[in-house]
Amino acid sequence: MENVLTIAGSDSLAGGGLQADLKTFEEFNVFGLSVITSVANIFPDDLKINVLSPKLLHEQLDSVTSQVKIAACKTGLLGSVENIQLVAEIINECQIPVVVDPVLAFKEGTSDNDPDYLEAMKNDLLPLATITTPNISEAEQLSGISISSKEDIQLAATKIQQLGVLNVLIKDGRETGDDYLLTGIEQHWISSEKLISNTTNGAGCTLSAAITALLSQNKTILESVTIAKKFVHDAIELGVLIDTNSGSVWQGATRKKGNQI
Ligand SMILES: Nc1ncnc2c1ncn2[C@@H]1O[C@H](COP(=O)(O)OP(=O)(O)O)[C@@H](O)[C@H]1O
Ligand SMILES: Cc1ncc(COP(=O)(O)O)c(C=O)c1O
Repeated sequence: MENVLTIAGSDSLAGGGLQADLKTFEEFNVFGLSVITSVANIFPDDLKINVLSPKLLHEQLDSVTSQVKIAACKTGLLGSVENIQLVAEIINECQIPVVVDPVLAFKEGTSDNDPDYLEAMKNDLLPLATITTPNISEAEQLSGISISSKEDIQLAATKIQQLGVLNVLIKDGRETGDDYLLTGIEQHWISSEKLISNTTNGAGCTLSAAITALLSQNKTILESVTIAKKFVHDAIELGVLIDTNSGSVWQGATRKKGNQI
């Protein structure tokens, strides 16, 4: 069984964050490990993020990488420029697939990104990624392009690719059902029916975690994204409501529906 690592923040509501990643890894029959970067606490009208120190982050990374052979890894919320740089340093030493979910824009509210954080994400981490998975707002920030059409999405993906990451997945499923994948020079629209649903917290984390698990099992980028998208679709469909307006995806949905992964 492959060992797969998430380096991400904690979401105590377990919609997104490393809790979503670990639940996803379990469904894909890989052994999930986690390194925690921050603690996010979500309230109906507020989002509080407490970032762990680089020292604590380093200790966890050291513990994992010195003892376990990791087959693939994903990054989520990293929380500070120092944490991005430290993660980049460690990842640079490992020759494994790396999925970077940039986590610059939350559905639950904005995490106030300072420009240095964005620059570190662009310059230090993205060039080391096998694939990155921005949502529309994150794609706008990374590419500098304001997106209002499918052509804008394609252009933004090319700009992000120019930062040094070969494979770019821009998620537009919330609006259209369709995500755009640029792999080298090939492009694909990965489509699914758009769900009218409030149970979408954690959809992005779950998608990138599923891609990570599949890459660890030697699936191609296109196969991984296609399978992961179906998995997330099920997870939104059978998600759990927290209140009348919002809720979380449920990673057990594909299993419950009896669908094949
Ligand atoms: N309402 C929806 N119907 C169908 N798919 C969706 C819906 N909302 C999100 N998705 C899909 O879930 C995945 C995560 O997208 P999204 O929720 O936009 O990311 P993020 O959590 O990073 O903001 C993507 O594959 C996207 O297409
Ligand atoms: C720690 C953490 N990371 C990432 C996310 C992003 O979640 P999503 O998959 O909805 O984009 C969240 C959202 O709750 C979070 O708390």
